[in-house]
Amino acid sequence: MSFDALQEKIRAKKNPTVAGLDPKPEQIPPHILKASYETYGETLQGAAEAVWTFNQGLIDALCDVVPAVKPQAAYYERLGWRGLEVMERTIAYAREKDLFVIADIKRGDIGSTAQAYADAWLGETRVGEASHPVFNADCVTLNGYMGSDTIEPFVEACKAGDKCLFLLVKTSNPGSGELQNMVAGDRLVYKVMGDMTAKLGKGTEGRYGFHLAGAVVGATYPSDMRELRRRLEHTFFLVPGYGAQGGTAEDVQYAFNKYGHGAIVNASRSIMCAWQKTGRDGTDYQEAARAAAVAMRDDIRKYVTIV
Ligand SMILES: O=c1ccn([C@@H]2O[C@H](COP(=O)(O)O)[C@@H](O)[C@H]2O)c(=O)[nH]1
Repeated sequence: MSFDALQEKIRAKKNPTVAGLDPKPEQIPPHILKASYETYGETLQGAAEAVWTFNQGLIDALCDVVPAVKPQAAYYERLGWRGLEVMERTIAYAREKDLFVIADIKRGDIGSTAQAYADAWLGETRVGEASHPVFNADCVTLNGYMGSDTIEPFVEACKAGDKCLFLLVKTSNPGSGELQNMVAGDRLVYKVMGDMTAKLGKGTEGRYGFHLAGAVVGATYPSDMRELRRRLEHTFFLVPGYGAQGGTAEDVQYAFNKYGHGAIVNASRSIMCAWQKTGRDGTDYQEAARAAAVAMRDDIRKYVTIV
């Protein structure tokens, strides 16, 4: 699905936020872990199946509140092939519930390898005479710092499947400025990457005016975000860093255009682990996650009006 489809979902729910699905076993409520370990043992499989149960519960609780989810591949990879299988199931389940799925994979490699990643995450893998969708996400995050040729296979996959992507432009982490805020000729490096993103997407603008290449812009650097919004009129922003990393609703308002369009704000731990803050045993983790997602939506709506 393209950014048009994402923007429609955001408008329908009046909620420009995405719930991150980054589950570590220690963040899963004890009753889920216990049941899974009883069936599969304290094994990678036991942990992976607990993640699957947890994710289904989160998706069920959140699917009428948020327009999108963002599973981060690292949390699935660390459980081996069983974890990746759970990521595949999670993507399919979220799509069945009409959620837009951003696979946070942050890949980037030479063109031939990038093509293989694009087949896996957005397109199809050819086996003999037939082609098979694999992870089948709506959108991926990519690291474009190896150059635009490493992104082009993903751009083609997006065009073929009406999908979209986000390139890391100005990231939310404390060290992001070490490279991204260096001066490169007449521009800062993150602006060079922002301009590259716009060039890769040019000509694919949809009815809301956004092309298929979006930008990751951290909530933790609001003044850089403001400059990027002014510079990249047609670029959709994915904004991580709200909540657990300290970004606020006031900070993220700069990611949106005058119609309140063009950005989606992520929160992972603050929604997923909300049950740990209640002082209860986690059996009501769905209610806790939902309440955190509603609170985030209402917080951002104080600063952003979506037309
Ligand atoms: O600049 C970036 C790019 C990606 N992320 C990812 O977003 C979430 C943030 O999780 P929280 O728990 O809400 O802090 C996580 O998946 C990161 O890998 C980012 O934080 N910053």
